[in-house]
Amino acid sequence: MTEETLLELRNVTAAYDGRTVFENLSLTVGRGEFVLLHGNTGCGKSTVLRLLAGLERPAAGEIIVAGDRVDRFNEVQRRWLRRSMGLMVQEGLLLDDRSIHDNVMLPALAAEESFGEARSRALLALEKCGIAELATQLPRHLSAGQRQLVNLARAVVNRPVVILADEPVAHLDKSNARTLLDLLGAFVEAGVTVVAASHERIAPQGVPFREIPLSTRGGRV
Ligand SMILES: Nc1ncnc2c1ncn2[C@@H]1O[C@H](COP(=O)(O)OP(=O)(O)OP(=O)(O)O)[C@@H](O)[C@H]1O
Repeated sequence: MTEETLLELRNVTAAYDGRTVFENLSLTVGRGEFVLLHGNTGCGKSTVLRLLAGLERPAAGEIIVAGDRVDRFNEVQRRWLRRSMGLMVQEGLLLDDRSIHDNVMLPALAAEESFGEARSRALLALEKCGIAELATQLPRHLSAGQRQLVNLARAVVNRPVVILADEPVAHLDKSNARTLLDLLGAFVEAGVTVVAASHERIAPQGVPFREIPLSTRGGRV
């Protein structure tokens, strides 16, 4: 790979309660790359994203982010790591009694930004995701596609270096899926690294991307 490696799994085994999900998986993601992880349900795509975000520790192997062995990070370092990454989770939970603007502000407030800074960052994130007009709405008034755009706005509010998107287009119709993928592509063009996991093969248009097929056998990708 010619570009600088930003994210790496080296001979990683992942397991929950002693049950192995995958073994000996190695993969690299270059800075500014758009990578699509795909594979059957249960093969461990979300687990890869959670390992990269420091939300899980591997049973064996190394997780390296920007040259650091993050699998060895302590809790304070992990918190810092999570703030440098925008995580778009499946069924991203929005607080139902708070406006969209408030929901998008939350990760900025959690990152100890001032109220004013969190407020303006949230507005900017909503604008970047093309949904500024939804700011005052409540989550229950949104369509599935709009909710995913809000999840993306929430993932980018802290200006992450990396976006980890878990099933970003699941349950979306073609047009909404295209909008979401185009936005992820725009973040890549702005220099952000994107790793998206999907059980179906999805293809962004107009930006280079790389597919990484995952299987429980692991191996080098
Ligand atoms: N917190 C957990 N505790 C125990 N088992 C888990 C946990 N999270 C995931 N698993 C199991 O680990 C395996 C891999 O899960 P993971 O969610 O990473 O797969 P996936 O490929 O993302 O699946 P999907 O496409 O359904 O999202 C599955 O068998 C799942 O049941």
